[in-house]
Amino acid sequence: MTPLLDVRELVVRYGDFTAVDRVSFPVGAGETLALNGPSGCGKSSTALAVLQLRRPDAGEVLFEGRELTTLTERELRPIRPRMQPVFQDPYGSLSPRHRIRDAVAEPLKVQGRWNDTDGPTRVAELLDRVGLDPSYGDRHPHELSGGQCQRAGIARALASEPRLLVLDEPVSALDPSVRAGVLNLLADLQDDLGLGYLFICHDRAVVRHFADRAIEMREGRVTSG
Ligand SMILES: Nc1ncnc2c1ncn2[C@@H]1O[C@H](COP(=O)(O)OP(=O)(O)OP(=O)(O)O)[C@@H](O)[C@H]1O
Repeated sequence: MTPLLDVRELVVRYGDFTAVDRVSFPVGAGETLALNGPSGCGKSSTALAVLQLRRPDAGEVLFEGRELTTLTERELRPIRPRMQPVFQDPYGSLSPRHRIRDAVAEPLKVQGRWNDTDGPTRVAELLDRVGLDPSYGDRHPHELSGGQCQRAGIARALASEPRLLVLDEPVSALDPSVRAGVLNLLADLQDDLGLGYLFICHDRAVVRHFADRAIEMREGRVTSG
């Protein structure tokens, strides 16, 4: 069966420096693949290249069987909603000026899936789905805790109806007491929706607990997995 995501011989360079050196891995639907390794080994560069937020210098990224690296921005536009990032800084992915409700509604509006009758209900459902009372929609990001804000960011990602989440250290900035709650939420969402996760994490204990498979990177290369 075709994997949801198939990364082949991915290369990312910054000038003469090769940050990601021929990295390959598949991620299946409903599967969590962890990318583990020390700071600076190329995990985030891999994530950005998978998402085509930084175009790779070589290699292929097949998503739902389609090779993305050769597509134009215009061709990528309908594909982008299906692969959503969740970053480490829960506040960074939400505009400080917008209410949570508007942040979650934005993808629906941008993708032409908003109408004034069903839209607000959908936003409330998404907030509820991530364990936030829909009344939190009235708040701004700074009025939420880090864990609540990360949940709101996940609700916003889900609004796009993704198949793949690229989770770049999604719980590393959170208080240890709320990490398990966010990881449990991600596990539930995966069970319910069959999402594939590329899960970037430097913490081996979290990787062991959360991931189906893990690959280890060092200095841009995959060293095990
Ligand atoms: N925009 C950039 N320009 C130049 N070098 C970069 C850039 N982004 C990353 N690097 C370098 O590429 C290497 C890989 O960085 P990357 O952020 O991908 O690693 P990482 O494993 O995600 O690290 P961390 O866990 O600290 O985020 C590092 O040596 C980093 O300094």
